[in-house]
Amino acid sequence: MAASSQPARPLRLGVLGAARAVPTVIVKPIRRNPDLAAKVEVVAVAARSADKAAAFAAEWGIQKSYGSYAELLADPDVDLVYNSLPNALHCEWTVRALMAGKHVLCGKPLSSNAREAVVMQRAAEDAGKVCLEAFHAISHPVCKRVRELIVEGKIGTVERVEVNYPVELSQYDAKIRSKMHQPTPLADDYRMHSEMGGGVTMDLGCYCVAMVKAVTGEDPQVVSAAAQRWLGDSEVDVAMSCEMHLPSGATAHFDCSFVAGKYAQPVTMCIAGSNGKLNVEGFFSAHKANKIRLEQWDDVGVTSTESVDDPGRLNTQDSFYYQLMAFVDEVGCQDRRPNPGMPWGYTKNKINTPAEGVKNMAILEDVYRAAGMKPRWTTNPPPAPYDVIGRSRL
Ligand SMILES: NC(=O)C1=CN([C@@H]2O[C@H](COP(=O)(O)OP(=O)(O)OC[C@H]3O[C@@H](n4cnc5c(N)ncnc54)[C@H](OP(=O)(O)O)[C@@H]3O)[C@@H](O)[C@H]2O)C=CC1
Ligand SMILES: O=C1OC[C@@H](O)[C@H](O)[C@H]1O
Repeated sequence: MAASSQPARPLRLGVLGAARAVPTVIVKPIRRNPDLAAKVEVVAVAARSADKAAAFAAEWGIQKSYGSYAELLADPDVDLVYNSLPNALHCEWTVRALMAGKHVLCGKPLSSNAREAVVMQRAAEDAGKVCLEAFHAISHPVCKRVRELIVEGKIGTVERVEVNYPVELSQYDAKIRSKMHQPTPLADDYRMHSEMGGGVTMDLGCYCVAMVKAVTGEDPQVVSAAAQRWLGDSEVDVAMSCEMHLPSGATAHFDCSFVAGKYAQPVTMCIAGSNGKLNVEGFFSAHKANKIRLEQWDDVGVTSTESVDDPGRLNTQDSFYYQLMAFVDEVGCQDRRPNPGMPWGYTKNKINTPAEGVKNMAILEDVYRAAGMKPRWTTNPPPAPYDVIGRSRL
């Protein structure tokens, strides 16, 4: 009999951190989509305080809560982990989770720096477990469609990619995050602390790099960058502007900001080619509205627009839904393999694997260096043997 493509029961997911993003990234997509709920359920949450974890579990209907991350990892009834901790804790707790035999979906960016990403890749391979970087936006069909149009040659040869991700961080709690939390004062947000892996390049620039890679299929090289630093921590960038070069000869640019002001616009992406141009709107809320505008500069000149995946009021399949679907499907593929461990490859995910994460982190390091800043350093090394690379300590 052919092996079923569905797991017998839903995979059981535990969340590290009662973080503001968890309802949006994990709980609601599962609750709103029965096809996803048939594959994965949230069974546990861990926070540094048992009271906070219990309150979070009660509010979101999660069975178990733990007052430490280690306790959740020791739970044999947890198959998968979502790491929603600050960037500086991604490496340590993702490695610990992999060592505990869990598959991990890790918040983006994958780590504080490329060296950490290397050991995360190694830990995933040693454990024979999936480890994915949670770039939700590039999981959505809108991103895949843009790539398809480029591959089909609709704009000719890609010459220039521009991404703009401007937000006003001080308004996030009111606008975006879970209503259960008190607004976090800006200075308390981990994003504003360099030792926590903070900075806008880490938080939003990483998406811009991932988007450039996803639509072009190329690895950008940093040419120059300019940062606006935060007065409260001079190693935290609140705005970054970066010029890049692609191996094909095309160029790319991104701007990202935490201080875009009250009228911050949604993310935009523009790809210009030898024979046309693509303008993409709605990358980050594509289920509500998305628009790909294609201009072709042939003899006649054609302009067309399309929306992908039926955006609208009743569409519950947002980028977080697609991200989780890809994660559990990948876990299903790995678990069905007769010999997990080296050598193995990702079958469903090609763009948010640890190998890509290593490259992503190297690019982010280069952005900081080009802007005259320090790449994020390791403050929380993972346990042995993953605390060293070769002969040097992380
Ligand atoms: N905010 C958003 O809209 C989105 C965020 N994300 C991703 O989700 C992740 C979390 O972001 P967000 O929810 O906004 O962040 P939060 O600040 O709300 O959550 C971070 C969590 O980290 C834990 N933590 C452990 N140690 C520390 C420490 N020293 N300082 C601060 N926090 C600590 C806290 O857990 P504890 O509960 O144990 O106290 C807290 O819940 C990031 O990877 C982000 O990229 C993804 C998509 C959307
Ligand atoms: O998707 C996101 O939106 C807002 C950011 O600050 C957050 O970290 C990110 O992952």
